[in-house]
Amino acid sequence: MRDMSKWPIQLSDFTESMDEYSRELSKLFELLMEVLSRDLDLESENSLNESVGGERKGLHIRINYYPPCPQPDLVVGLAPHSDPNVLTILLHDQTPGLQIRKNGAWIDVQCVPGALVVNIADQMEILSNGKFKSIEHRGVVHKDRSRMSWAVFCSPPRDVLVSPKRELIDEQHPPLYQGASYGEYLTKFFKKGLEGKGHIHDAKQQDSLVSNS
Ligand SMILES: O=C(O)CCC(=O)C(=O)O
Ligand SMILES: [Fe+2]
Repeated sequence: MRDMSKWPIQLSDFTESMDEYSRELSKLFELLMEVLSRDLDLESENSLNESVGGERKGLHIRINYYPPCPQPDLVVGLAPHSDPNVLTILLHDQTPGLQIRKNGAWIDVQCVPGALVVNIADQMEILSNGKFKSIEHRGVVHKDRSRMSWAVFCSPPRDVLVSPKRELIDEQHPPLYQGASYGEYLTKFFKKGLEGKGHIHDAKQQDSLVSNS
């Protein structure tokens, strides 16, 4: 689902570029989902694509602009969070600012010209029953340079129920997450706002929290 009808006709070059970019990212997303399906040993390589609505999947872009700030330590650029969707494909300029949290420490994501950054997001953690973990990340500001990032969120449609893939569940591997429609998950996400990995934590089955919190 790439609804180009909402884009401005006055900025036709921009709209055309976005149309082409989103078409290419849609293909890349499908390919990544095939690779991840194989990695999970799912029966079909279309398995994950089917779980997120196939052709009905959504691509939404957020363009972030971080102005320079002389006292970057006193400012929150974008608060720590994991993304609520399935995968996020991100392009950023040459000013550092994206950080991921690994073992409690914040690590800079390198700016490699022409490279895309792919983040695992919450619905992928749920579908894979925790085998892939969504990544907590934040945006920090730079003391004398501005920064831009273009984040494309690949998502199921709101009516699609997302729960751990049945093939990954057996007696040794009970479902760790409750199923919910993506719409329900998103409503809770926006109600509470950005809060680290709090949302995916709330989606965990209560009895799995003792061993998997
Ligand atoms: O600016 C960045 O690199 C991160 C953007 C981001 O995490 C988001 O828009 O959700
Ligand atoms: Fe994000």
